[in-house]
Amino acid sequence: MLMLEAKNIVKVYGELAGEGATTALGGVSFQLNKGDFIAIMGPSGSGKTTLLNILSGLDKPTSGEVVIDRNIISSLNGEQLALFRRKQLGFVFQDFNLLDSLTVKENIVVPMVLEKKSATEMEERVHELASLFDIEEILNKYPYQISGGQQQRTAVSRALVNHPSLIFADEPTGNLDSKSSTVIMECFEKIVQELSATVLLVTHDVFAASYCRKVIFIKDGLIHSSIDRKGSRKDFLNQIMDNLAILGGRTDVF
Ligand SMILES: Nc1ncnc2c1ncn2[C@@H]1O[C@H](COP(=O)(O)OP(=O)(O)OP(=O)(O)O)[C@@H](O)[C@H]1O
Repeated sequence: MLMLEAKNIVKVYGELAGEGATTALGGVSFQLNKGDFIAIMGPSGSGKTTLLNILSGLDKPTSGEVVIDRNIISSLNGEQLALFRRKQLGFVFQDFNLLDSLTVKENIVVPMVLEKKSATEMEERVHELASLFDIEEILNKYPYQISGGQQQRTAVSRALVNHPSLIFADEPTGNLDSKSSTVIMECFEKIVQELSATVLLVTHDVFAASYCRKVIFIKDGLIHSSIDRKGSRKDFLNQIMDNLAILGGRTDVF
C-alpha cells in the first residue's frame, strides 16, 4: 500500500530567479509503501532537512506535490495541516524534545490528551508501549532523571502513541552513544516488523542507516542513487560507506 509519494519536489529559498535564490531541492520524486523503513543520507547542504520539512508538512515546496495516505498535504491550509500532522504523523527529533516538567508517562500521552482520548485508553497505550520499549520502570521519572537512550525511547513511544501512518525521524541517534544508538535502532526495527509502522529517517550516521531496508542518497538537491538491503546489516553498512565515499562529504561512523 502506497503511504507517501513525493512528486517532483522543488524548493527554492529566497526570490525565485532573484540574486540570493538557493535551489535546495531540484525535483525529488520517490515513493514509500506501508512498512518501509528508509534513510535519507547525503553531504551537508544537500537538502535533507529541507526535504524532511516538506514531506512532513512543516514547509511548502516551491513546486511539486506530497501525498501521504491519499492526502495531498502540500495543498492543505494551516489548520488542516496541523490536524493532519497530529493525527497521522509521528516525529522523533535529535534532541528528543521532551517536556522537562512532565514525567515520562505524561510526555508519552501528550498527543493523546490533544486528541481527547479516554483515561483508560491512555493508560492501556502507555503500558503497551512502555513494555515494548522496556521503560516501564521509569514511567514516573522526569526526563532529567533518565539516560539519553531512555529519553529517546520515551520520544519514540510518544511518536507512536496515536498510531500514526508515518514516522519521521531527524538524526535520531545524533545525541546518543553507540550502545543507546543500537537500542533505538532496534526499537525502530521492532515497530516496523511488529507494528507495520512506516519510518523515514534523515541521518549522517552510517550505523543508524544500516538498520534500514533502503537508503536514498541525495546530493545538490537531487536523488543521486538508492540501495536496498539484501544481505546482512554489516554488508549493508559497507555498501552505504562505499556510496557515501562516491558522494563525498561528512560521514559519522561509530
Ligand atoms: N531557510 C533557508 N534560507 C535560505 N537557504 C536555506 C535555508 N535552509 C536551507 N538553505 C540552503 O538550502 C540548501 C540545503 O540545506 P539543508 O539544510 O536542507 O541541507 P542538509 O542536507 O540538511 O544539510 P546538513 O546535513 O548540514 O543539515 C543549503 O544550500 C542551505 O544553505
